[in-house]
Amino acid sequence: MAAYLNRLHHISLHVSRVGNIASDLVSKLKFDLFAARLTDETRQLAFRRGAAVFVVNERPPHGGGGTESLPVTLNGTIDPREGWEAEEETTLDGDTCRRYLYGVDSPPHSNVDTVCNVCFEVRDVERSSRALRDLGCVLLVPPTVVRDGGGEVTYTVVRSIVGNVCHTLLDRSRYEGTFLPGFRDVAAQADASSCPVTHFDHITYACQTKTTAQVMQWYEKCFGFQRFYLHSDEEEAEGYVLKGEGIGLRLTAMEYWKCSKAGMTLSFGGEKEPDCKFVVAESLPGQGSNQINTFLQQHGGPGIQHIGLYTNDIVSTAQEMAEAGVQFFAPPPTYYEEVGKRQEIEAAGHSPERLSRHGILLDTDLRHRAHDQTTADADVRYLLQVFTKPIFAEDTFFLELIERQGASGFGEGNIRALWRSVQAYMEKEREEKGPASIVQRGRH
Ligand SMILES: O=C(O)C(=O)Cc1ccc(O)cc1
Ligand SMILES: [Fe+2]
Repeated sequence: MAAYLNRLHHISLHVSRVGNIASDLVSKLKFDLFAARLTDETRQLAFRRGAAVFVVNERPPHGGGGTESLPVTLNGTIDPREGWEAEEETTLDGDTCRRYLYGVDSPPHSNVDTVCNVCFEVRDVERSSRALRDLGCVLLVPPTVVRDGGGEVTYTVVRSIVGNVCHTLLDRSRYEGTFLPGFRDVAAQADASSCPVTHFDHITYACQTKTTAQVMQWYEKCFGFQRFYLHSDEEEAEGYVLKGEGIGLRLTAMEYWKCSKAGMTLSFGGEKEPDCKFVVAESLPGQGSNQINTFLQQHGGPGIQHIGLYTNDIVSTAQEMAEAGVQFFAPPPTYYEEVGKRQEIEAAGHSPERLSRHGILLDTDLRHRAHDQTTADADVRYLLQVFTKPIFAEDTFFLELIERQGASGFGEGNIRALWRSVQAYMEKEREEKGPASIVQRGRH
């Protein structure tokens, strides 16, 4: 393995206008804006909820600076930090300053809004960068040091094998500021939400058919990722395959090298931070328009299709977000009436009516039922999920809320229900607005 990852640091988005997504993240999705870097050329804003951090980077219109002003509330709260020096950036081999700190100037497929950088903390940036280069990886930014009054951070950016995805690897062990050098603190909002989202649970890539094996090998070789079995029916070579009744999907998952868990960062309320898994999703051959193929087409290639946000209480989170205007997919109403579903939901201590109000799906993990006595309530392990509609103008990236009660993979019932809701949504859009409309439609 080339690079030893300590933890996931943040995920970044590249968008044409930071204002839309910034206000959605704050007012609808209950993230807090906590750091910002505003220059003549670009705007970078950092938002967090628990350990989940998003950085939104604004793409300047064809090389010029942005003209649109930020929502006033964001502008007004940036703390000027008396005496805080401006950032200073030097690459270890003497390169120039770049527009986006900790990212790349023009990620491939840069004409659509996209989520394209998963940034990790590593122990040794130079060594990791050298080892990745020796493996033939494309380094988009050589090891670079950024300093301000809070100390210094070294980073490098490597291109992933998946579409437009990049990984920034950084070492912030010599930095004492809130976020990263170059970012200023933004004062906390008084009416901060108590939304119980705690961390990123998983990141799902949409990939081309028959490319999963290559993707898995790349992550294993470069970062020591290991296979994670999503389901008891999963075959090693095949992954978790769902087919029939209109679905044709292959899912394969991985997680970072186990030793990273023994380590270093205890930043999650003093406890070891839970891992974020990576899921590779591809369409089975011969499929028509579906969730994966639509992503590939509208995104302009493979990339991050969705991110699962972990919450301790999905019902209250979905309720708060729905009230704030987040649109969730709802399964067909018959879902909650299917044979055994009501009993399954009630056995897990939930109310079918409350779950159906927000389109929350529940899947029980039957694997452990018969023999596992290790949990207090040994026989019910389940997970709850709900999916937002796409958050950009295209039918590409969406978010998911997930609450796990002992179940670590994904449930077939939930995936099928999601697939059917998305299929119905895409068909309805096509009927209402004609085939070209999905691409041209404005944001929600
Ligand atoms: O179920 C989940 O949350 C997953 O992440 C699996 C998945 C991946 C891709 C899809 O298009 C649908 C489901
Ligand atoms: Fe997911």
